[in-house]
Amino acid sequence: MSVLRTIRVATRGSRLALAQTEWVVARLREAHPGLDFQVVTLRTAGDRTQRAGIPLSRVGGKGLFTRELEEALLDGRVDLAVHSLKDLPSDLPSGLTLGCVPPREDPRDALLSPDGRGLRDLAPGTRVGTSSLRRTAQLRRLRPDLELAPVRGNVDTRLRKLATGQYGALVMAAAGLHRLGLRDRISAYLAPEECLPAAGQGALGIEVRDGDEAILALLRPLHDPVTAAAVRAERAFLARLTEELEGRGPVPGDPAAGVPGQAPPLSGTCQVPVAAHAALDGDRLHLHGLVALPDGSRVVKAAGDGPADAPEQLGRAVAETVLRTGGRQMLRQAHGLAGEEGESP
Ligand SMILES: NCc1[nH]cc(CCC(=O)O)c1CC(=O)O
Repeated sequence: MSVLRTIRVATRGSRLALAQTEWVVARLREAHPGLDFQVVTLRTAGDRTQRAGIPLSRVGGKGLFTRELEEALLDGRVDLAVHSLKDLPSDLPSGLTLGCVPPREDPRDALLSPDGRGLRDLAPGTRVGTSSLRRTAQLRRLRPDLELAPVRGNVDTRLRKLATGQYGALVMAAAGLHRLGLRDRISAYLAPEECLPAAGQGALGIEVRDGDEAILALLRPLHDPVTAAAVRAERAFLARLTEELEGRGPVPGDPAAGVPGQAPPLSGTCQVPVAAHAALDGDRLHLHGLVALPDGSRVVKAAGDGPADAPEQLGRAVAETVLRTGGRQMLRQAHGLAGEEGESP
């Protein structure tokens, strides 16, 4: 690369987002010692509502943590945006693309409890803080005797709420804790069979302008094809379910289908627990997918495997199985419930 200019990298301002972005920028500086990288911190709608204390599961709307970064990309104010991949909706705005997917951190959810207990050892009635319907729905089935309560705020805020006894335990993404050097706070890891992670959990997504070849070339050394194959399958699963939720039919082979900004306000998977996790075994990709009702009263799971070089096909096939075996009906039901509760943004 001989572009002698400053590359601007957009991020949210949370401690985790900054740590993730610093990691990316350090790799970029290593790979391109002659270039200048500048971190640009932007505030997203998700950061504003966190302050207002609205439970995340009630905020709704896609791209809560990503839209302002995408606008900066489209305006040319920044050249790339670093996201937690799971916060990035499966249908990106036109003009933007996923430029690279770096190696994944631990995709599992983690349990934190002051005395180091695992999920099975928590006392009945323990108040467990989780920030997602996906975790709540799955934990309800494993331990119906626990009190599951929403918890808001960044990682430090949540840890303080645990330390002060507002919660008896927390469940959050292991990846965030690992990246913040807080690995020692984790009491137990939840196996994907117990609590299937969110699509893309533990992975970063670096979003760029479609066709910005200079930037795409810069990112190539950071790309991890194994992670990319797994998260493409997970996101294709999510994309197919999102289409269903939005009343769109399947769009074969086009995971980027969708019209940004035109989704009905109750759509999106914020209100519907959806989980997906894929892993590579040799040259085969294995995918597990799940849809649940928010109260955990029903869960539909499916699994499949396919060639690693066709992840979208696998994701859509597993989604079709979920839809066919009860998932379609559940999405409609959960969608209706969200509407009754007035969960629109
Ligand atoms: N906005 C929630 C969010 N987005 C990314 C992470 C952690 C990192 C990851 O899952 O990759 C978290 C916190 C959590 O789920 O506990």
